[in-house]
Amino acid sequence: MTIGFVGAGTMAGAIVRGITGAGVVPGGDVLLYDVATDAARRLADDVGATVARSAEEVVRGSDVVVLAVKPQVLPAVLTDLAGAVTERRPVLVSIAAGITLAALEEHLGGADVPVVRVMPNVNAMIGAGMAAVSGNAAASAADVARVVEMFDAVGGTVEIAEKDFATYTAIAGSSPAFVFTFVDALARGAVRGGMPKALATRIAAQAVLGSARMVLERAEAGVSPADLVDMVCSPGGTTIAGIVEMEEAGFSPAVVRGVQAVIDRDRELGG
Ligand SMILES: NC(=O)C1=CN([C@@H]2O[C@H](COP(=O)(O)OP(=O)(O)OC[C@H]3O[C@@H](n4cnc5c(N)ncnc54)[C@H](OP(=O)(O)O)[C@@H]3O)[C@@H](O)[C@H]2O)C=CC1
Ligand SMILES: O=C(O)[C@@H]1CCC=N1
Repeated sequence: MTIGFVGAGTMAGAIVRGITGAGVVPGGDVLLYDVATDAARRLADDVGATVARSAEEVVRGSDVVVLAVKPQVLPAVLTDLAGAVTERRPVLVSIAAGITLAALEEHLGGADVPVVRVMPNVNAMIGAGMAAVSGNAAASAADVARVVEMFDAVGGTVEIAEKDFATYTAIAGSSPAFVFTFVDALARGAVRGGMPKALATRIAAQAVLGSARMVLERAEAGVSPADLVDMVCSPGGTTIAGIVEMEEAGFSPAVVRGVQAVIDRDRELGG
């Protein structure tokens, strides 16, 4: 199986390194094209992949083609590739925010080809990603399974209804940036308290990692995140003082509004 990438930036780099590192395909079976030729060359050299001269060459030489360009350029890229896609019929994978399966099919001129929409996240870079997957009517169970195998190699996957993609993007595609912001804010608080930033960042990140594991592991016993908050808040103690201050500043509503803003922007990008 040859896997091609159109766009060789942040996400393509994470996926290519993950799938070659996990042995889904050897680097020699990966074909890359990017208008930024240096980006494609660096990534190809890292994993032993081949740089194609055009996106069309990627399509003609690949069984699976991952479209890893920004949503704003994807429609034009697809329109240019429609002829080659119709002839070669690879499994097309789009990781672009906002662009629906129906829009992808339309940009391909209505071609009846297998298309799988995926929303990965940046944590794929360290094999800890979380990707949503949804196939169009032309994608067989085997096509979708192939794509799931690729993204499982860089973390986990979940098959969801396409209508939930915008929401998923908020809580798993974009949310790493929210969490990074939270860790940075915790560390700034520690700096204010007199601790060096690098040490504080390491401590805060470890606390977030452990807390995420608590949520996942205790959920199996029916314990919710709110129950866990109560577990930490000693009556008259330090944590409840911090929680009250943060909620007065609008912490939870700010997060809910952030999630809604992602959902709205995702729908805007989809036109
Ligand atoms: N970053 C993230 O955390 C996530 C991103 N995504 C999605 O992944 C996609 C890629 O994002 P990301 O990797 O961050 O973006 P990057 O900008 O890092 O990578 C995109 C690459 O595509 C290149 N490019 C632009 N136009 C073309 C073209 N016509 N043909 C080939 N290559 C082209 C860009 O070059 P140049 O810079 O010169 O324009 C760039 O090198 C987006 O659609 C985004 O929605 C999904 C989930 C998470
Ligand atoms: O910010 C973005 O649009 C992309 C999609 C999800 C994460 N990054």
